[in-house]
Amino acid sequence: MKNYVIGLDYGSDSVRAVLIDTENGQELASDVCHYKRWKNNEYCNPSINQFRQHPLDHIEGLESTIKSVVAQANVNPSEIKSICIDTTGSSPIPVNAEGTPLSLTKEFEHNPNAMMILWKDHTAINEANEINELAVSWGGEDFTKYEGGIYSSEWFWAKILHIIREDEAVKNAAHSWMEHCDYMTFLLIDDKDLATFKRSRCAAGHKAMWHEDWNGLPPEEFLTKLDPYLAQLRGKLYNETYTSDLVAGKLNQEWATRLGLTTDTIIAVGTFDAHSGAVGAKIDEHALVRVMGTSTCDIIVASHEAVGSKTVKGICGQVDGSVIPGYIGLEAGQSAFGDVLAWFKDTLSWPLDNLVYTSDVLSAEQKAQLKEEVESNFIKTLTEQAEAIPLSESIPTALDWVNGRRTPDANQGLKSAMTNLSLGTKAPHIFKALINSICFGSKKIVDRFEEEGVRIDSVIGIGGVARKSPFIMQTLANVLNKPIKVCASDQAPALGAAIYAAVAAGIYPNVIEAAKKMGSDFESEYFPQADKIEKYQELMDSYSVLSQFVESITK
Ligand SMILES: Nc1ncnc2c1ncn2[C@@H]1O[C@H](COP(=O)(O)OP(=O)(O)O)[C@@H](O)[C@H]1O
Ligand SMILES: O=C(CO)[C@@H](O)[C@@H](O)COP(=O)(O)O
Repeated sequence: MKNYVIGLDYGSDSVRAVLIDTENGQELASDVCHYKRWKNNEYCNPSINQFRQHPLDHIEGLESTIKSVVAQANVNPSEIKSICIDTTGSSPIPVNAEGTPLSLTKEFEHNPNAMMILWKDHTAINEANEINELAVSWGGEDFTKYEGGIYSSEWFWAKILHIIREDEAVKNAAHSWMEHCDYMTFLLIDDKDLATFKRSRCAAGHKAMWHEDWNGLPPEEFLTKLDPYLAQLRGKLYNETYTSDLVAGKLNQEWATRLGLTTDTIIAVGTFDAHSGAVGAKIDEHALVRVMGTSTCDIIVASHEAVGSKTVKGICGQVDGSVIPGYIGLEAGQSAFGDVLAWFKDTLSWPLDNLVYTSDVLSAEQKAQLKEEVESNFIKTLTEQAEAIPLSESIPTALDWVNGRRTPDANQGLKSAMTNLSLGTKAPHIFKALINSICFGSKKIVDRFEEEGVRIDSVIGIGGVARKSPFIMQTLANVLNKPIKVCASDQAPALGAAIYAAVAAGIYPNVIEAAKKMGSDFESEYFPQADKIEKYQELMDSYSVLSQFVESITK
């Protein structure tokens, strides 16, 4: 009898499932599903940084990817021992007393406020500021202290506060709120009691100010000063939280039937993508795992002895067990990484979208062909031409803050800027400047960890950009002046989720042992190029000057 597990990873644009052999971590099958409504830009308004996702996108993706991997691998359903789900976060969803998202009910089916508020939605900037002001002025404990000392508009309480102020109907109908990783887990399990449901430690600790020091979530006394609704909500949330090596429940009959699995399948407690990604990449003490995709998440694990009572300023948090149970997981990151380049590509695509693809000169078939060719060569050609520009040539200085700054020192109100443009500046120069900016933003994070006494001996890259762009990885190695190993797995977060699933099913005694056997190897390593380090340091100095200036003029 074989033991297989499934890891399900919800990213910003798509969900991926992997079916893994627990004996050696071999991937027997994988599948991806892009969110249909999201792809059509439904329920979003980028001009005000509103990014909402309909839970139907997630449910359809769950069903199609899991069914696909089970069919591809052609294994006996009883051999699929467990499933673990990771998602983005903080991505909260308002739910009714049954734990059903409001947007799955008729009244709210098209209301973006009743949907999942994606991590990169920054509509709650004012509410985050309010939380920060109260945290230091209310006369009690500063509950932001284990979340870097600054609460972000990307996180749980700020988002809820924003929605309930904006939408009375959602406020009245929402019995509770769930992180995306918790909701997807709750959907699958048999025990439907929201009050006892095992919520994710990772989500609660990094995004909802949950901490053992104050026995759970911030107290009602604090929350009521923000809004009495939050104090009431607290009573319907949770006190205890659970790490992802633990069992949340067993697969319920409805989903066992829909997926073709058995009700003996164990469902592990949910987690965030970056944290499971670090496990998939076999994170170790003093290693920094960077998940480089749309955004970045930078994950470190440290022992309790190493961290002691230290709180690291300006990061996204330090939480006991958020990556490996028994260790403190530290998280930082950039709100936009690949997204900076995606923004530039979109901007450059304006004449194509508005003049070329709409023109009558080309037939529908020619347009489709052209579109396909442009899509597959766009970033590739820009990258080749940017790489060919010598470092001695003048290029712009850019900031990576097109979606604000997540860390160090969250400030989602910051915007990007660019200097040093001339008539000689062409698209590849700007592209190179943007690549520099995302690498300089990364260096600021590494510097902050080191300034705060967190040792980083090695860097591991995972995610789309790490595997697809050798130029970005080489630039990053030069900027950080550290070697960077790239994880071989295409699906490190899903693999990490599969590792948690294997521990929850009792196949391995703990996450470290399971990761040793099942974790990904490395496929390449980038080393700093000695002749380029100094020049990148000079460019980094210009980045620092520009960032200080922009920050000083941002209200
Ligand atoms: N060759 C490339 N060079 C630079 N950026 C890329 C390249 N390919 C993809 N990207 C960027 O990677 C991001 C997607 O990363 P990925 O890890 O696949 O997804 P996600 O962040 O949703 O998990 C997008 O922002 C895209 O612009
Ligand atoms: O912030 C977190 C985790 O804390 C991520 O979920 C968020 O950056 C989303 O990452 P991806 O876009 O899926 O790479």
